[in-house]
This record gives sequence, C-alpha cells and structure tokens, in this order.
Amino acid sequence: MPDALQFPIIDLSFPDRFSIANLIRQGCVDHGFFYLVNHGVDEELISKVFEQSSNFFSLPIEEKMKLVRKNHRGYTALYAEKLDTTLTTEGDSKESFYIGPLADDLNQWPLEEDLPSWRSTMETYHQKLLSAVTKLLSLIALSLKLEEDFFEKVGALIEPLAFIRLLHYPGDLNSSSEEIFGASAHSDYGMVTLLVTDGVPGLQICREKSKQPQVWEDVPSMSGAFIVNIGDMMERWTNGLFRSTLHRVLQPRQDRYSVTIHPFPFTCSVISCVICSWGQKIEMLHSLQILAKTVLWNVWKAVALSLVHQDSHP
Ligand SMILES: O=C(O)CCC(=O)C(=O)O
Ligand SMILES: [Fe+2]
Repeated sequence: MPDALQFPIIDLSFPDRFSIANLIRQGCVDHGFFYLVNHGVDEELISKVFEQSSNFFSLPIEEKMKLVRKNHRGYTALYAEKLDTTLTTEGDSKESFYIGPLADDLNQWPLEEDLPSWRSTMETYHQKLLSAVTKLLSLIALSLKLEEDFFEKVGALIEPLAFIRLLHYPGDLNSSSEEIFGASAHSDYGMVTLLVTDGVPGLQICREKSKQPQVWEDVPSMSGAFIVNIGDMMERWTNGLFRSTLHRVLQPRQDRYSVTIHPFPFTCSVISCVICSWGQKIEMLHSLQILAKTVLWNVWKAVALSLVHQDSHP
C-alpha cells in the first residue's frame, strides 16, 4: 500500500517569506497541492459557513429550486453536473450553491426570514477569503522568482471573478455503480483553489494522468487548514512548471460538506508564460481565451462522445 500523501504546510504568517516561497514552489512542482495554515480566516467563521451550508441543503427541494443557478450563481441539484464529460453516467452525486463576486449584484440569496444571517455570513467569508488569496498570490509570485506584486501588476486582481462553491455530497444514496462519483475526475480552471472540508474523506488525486491504469491517492484533510491546488491558468502561466493536478471526490458513506473558492483573474489580464527557456513556446493568452479553450474542448469532447454512442447504439 502506498504511503499517505504528504503535502508541504504553508504558514501564511511565517516571517521568512523566501523560505515559505520555496516550499510553495516544491508543493506546486511535485503535486500542485499544499496545505495553508494561519490564513487569517477564523475557525469560528468557517464553522458558521458549514452550519449555514447544511441549513440550506436541508431545505425541501422545491425551496432550493427557487434559487436554481442563473449567471453561474445559485443552486445546482444532485446529478445535474458532471465534471468528467467522458463518463456515461447521469451526473455527479453532489448538490452545490455558487456565490459569485459581491459587487455585481447577480448573486441569489435565500430569504433572511428563512435562513437568518445566511447572506451576511457568506459575504464575510467571501471577503476574508479574497484577502487570503491576495496574500497567497504574492508568495506564489515570489516562488516563481517574480516581484511580489506581479499578479497585481498584470491586472489579475482587478475585480477577480471569485466564486465560492458550497458543496454537499449526500451519504445515503446507496448507489452500486462504480462510475458514480461525488465529483468526477477534473482539474480546476482558475489560478488556485482554496478548499476546506468537514473532515469526511473522499478527495483523491491522480499525479500522472496519462499513466494507465490511473493511480488515485487519498488526500488527508488537516484540521484548520485550507487545501490549496493549482488550476489550469496557473499551469499555463508557469509554462507547465506548476501542476494543475487531476482530482476527484468519491461518493462518501456519510454526508460530506466542503467549500471551495475559485478566483479567476480579471478577464482581460494577459496570461503569458513567466517561465521560459530557449526552445520553449512563449504563449500570450488572455484569461478569457484560456477559459474559452477549455469550454470549447469540453463541448467538443461531449459532441464527439455522443456521436460515438449514436454509432454504437443505433
Ligand atoms: O469537495 C472537494 O473535496 C473537492 C471539490 C472540487 O474539487 C471542486 O469543487 O473543484
Ligand atoms: Fe476541483
């Protein structure tokens, strides 16, 4: 049996920023994952977010569907989303609630009389997380031997499109299919993802996605820490030096809750490779193009797959 995964622990309050930056580099090159502690988000606030998340998901489905997802904000029901579009199953066995940038007024909120303090808890959490993300990005810049304010200078942090996702993986579904996942295999689109779970296991990573058969390893959660992973945009930004690692969540045997934040850079910031050497291709892309490329790739895969299925099942 392989040893349990060990990711570096990054302490955001540690005074020696250069040694922390080196540790980040190691985590991002080896696994694309690390733990973040002393991140400035109170444990009490995190517990409140989990409590409010569970309050929302416990509402009757008719109530939840009143806030069904629009403009990438709101409720997504069980099986409505499938992160691995190559699977032939109906969808991932999780329900979710998305909260986008606070400034644009597109978010949907439960009524205050139904879930008191729900909106204010989520808004506070959104703000606190963005400030942790900003600090973390300056360390990531240092870890790439860039100026601390590199990401600010390229405009990535002007109105970043930060999305919080509240996730609930029900534990009582009794599905016998091996192909049903809480979240099927995927990598994240953005710069970095910060994840906090309730401690119920399920998250796994695959370090070598092209190796067959794929090897999946459990990611242990760490009390009070965020699990941070590198997304596709950062992988592109670093010319593949930092890894956007394939991961998935198994269907749990008891209810599992988690909360993620996915900050996307401002849509017009330039994602040019910051690590280049002779012979390597220097790409200049806008974050929107990277997103569009990923979306187009997924659409293409889905269309190709449906054609294959039509052929084999006339
Ligand atoms: O719930 C988790 O542990 C991970 C969720 C995830 O990978 C995602 O939302 O992108
Ligand atoms: Fe993910």
